[in-house]
Amino acid sequence: MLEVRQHPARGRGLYTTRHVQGGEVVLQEGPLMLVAAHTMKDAACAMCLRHLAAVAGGIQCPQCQQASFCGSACKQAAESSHWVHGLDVCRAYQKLGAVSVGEQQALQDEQDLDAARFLIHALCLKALAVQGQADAIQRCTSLLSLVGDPTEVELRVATRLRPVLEHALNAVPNSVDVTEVATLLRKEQLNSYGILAPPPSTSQPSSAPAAPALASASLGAQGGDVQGAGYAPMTEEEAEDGERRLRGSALYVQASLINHECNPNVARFDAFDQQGPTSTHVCFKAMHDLPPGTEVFQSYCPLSWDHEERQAHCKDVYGFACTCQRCQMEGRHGDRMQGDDGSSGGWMTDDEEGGREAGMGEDGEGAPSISGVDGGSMAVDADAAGASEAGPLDPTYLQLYLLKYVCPIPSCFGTMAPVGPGVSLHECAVCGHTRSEEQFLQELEGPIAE
Ligand SMILES: C[S@@+](CC[C@H](N)C(=O)[O-])C[C@H]1O[C@@H](n2cnc3c(N)ncnc32)[C@H](O)[C@@H]1O
Repeated sequence: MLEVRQHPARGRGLYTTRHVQGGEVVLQEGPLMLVAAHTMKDAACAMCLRHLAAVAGGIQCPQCQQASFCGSACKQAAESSHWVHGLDVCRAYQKLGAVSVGEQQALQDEQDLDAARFLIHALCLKALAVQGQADAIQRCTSLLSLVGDPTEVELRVATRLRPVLEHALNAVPNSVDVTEVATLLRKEQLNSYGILAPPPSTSQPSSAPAAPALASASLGAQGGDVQGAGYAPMTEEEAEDGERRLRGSALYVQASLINHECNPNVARFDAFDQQGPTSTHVCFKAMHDLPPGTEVFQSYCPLSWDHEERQAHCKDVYGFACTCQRCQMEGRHGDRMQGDDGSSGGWMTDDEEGGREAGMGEDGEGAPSISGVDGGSMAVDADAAGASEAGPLDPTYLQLYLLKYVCPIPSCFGTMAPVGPGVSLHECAVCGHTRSEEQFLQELEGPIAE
């Protein structure tokens, strides 16, 4: 269904090889690496990231006391996949747990601790690959195939973390290669997904839809149902405010090839709190029909973010300036107006500050081609929006797109996609809220009529 192609500006990307129906799963794959966040060491399984409130009783590692498991099967699996929680990782975790964190220390904050945890796994994986272990060789090769060359930032962090890693891994001083560590950090930054913890109100998340996060890795890369590549990790304070925290980060090989657009055409779903062998798999569903040869895009940040926030995020976290059709449109017309409740409104042109809603093109042309607003089908006509290389989006098209694909639940802002091919019921990839076509059309009458 998908093939890898090279784009002159975006690098590798995934493209459809046939017509894909809205709601079809375009990609589903198991993880290359999962790492539980340090703050979640007692709350998320170190093997599968399952939230321990979802199981009868978690098992804490009696040796390091820095990792927990959702059951004996995961504990054994982690111990026998040595790079997950073998003896070396366990000892390294134990030593890391004893290192104090603070301004003047090598470990400045929780993000450093998460980065150190990721690096312990990656360096142990490399050591196993050097010893010739087949699975480790394959995973190492995949890890190194991910995009990402270190910048000054990662080199500084790597220099700071080096003594901590050497202490944790029982390595001689200056034996850990700073450039190699910085490269691993950059690859994680650009490619990992932050996996959200279940909502605080529902600490019984056995069947709760998991958070799609592509995002934000330990360094603040992705998160949410947006590619890992994404959200900054939440602070304790934000978590207390009822926001969902990150339980950990995840790397997926093929999913890491999906580029960003601010009006994506696939949404990421995960199911970390469900039972079964595929609970750690990530799943991307087409949000609408995709003709053959279409590049598959996810969003590296929530669709509700404004133009400036999205631009800053793409630049600061991923190192590129987004030139997608939505950015072109919002750069030209100004940002989408937002209600106090975060609901989407119309657009303000730059010279319309404080002024009217600008729903249609100035000359009335370029009206959105959204089948369904009149005709009853919820499908936004993707062709009407054109390929990413086409000009700016029509403002009304974008307004309808956001109304349709941003979850209407206050403060969720997840992405909606059809539950399955040919199904008009849409489901939020973050909170699981569902909305029928009829409900959408009813909701649409309000803002459109105003
Ligand atoms: C998760 S990777 C995506 C796959 C990547 N293109 C590759 O070749 O492996 C993220 C990186 O892809 C590139 N990228 C993704 N979306 C882009 C976009 N809309 N414009 C320019 N570069 C983009 C950036 O370099 C970003 O750091």
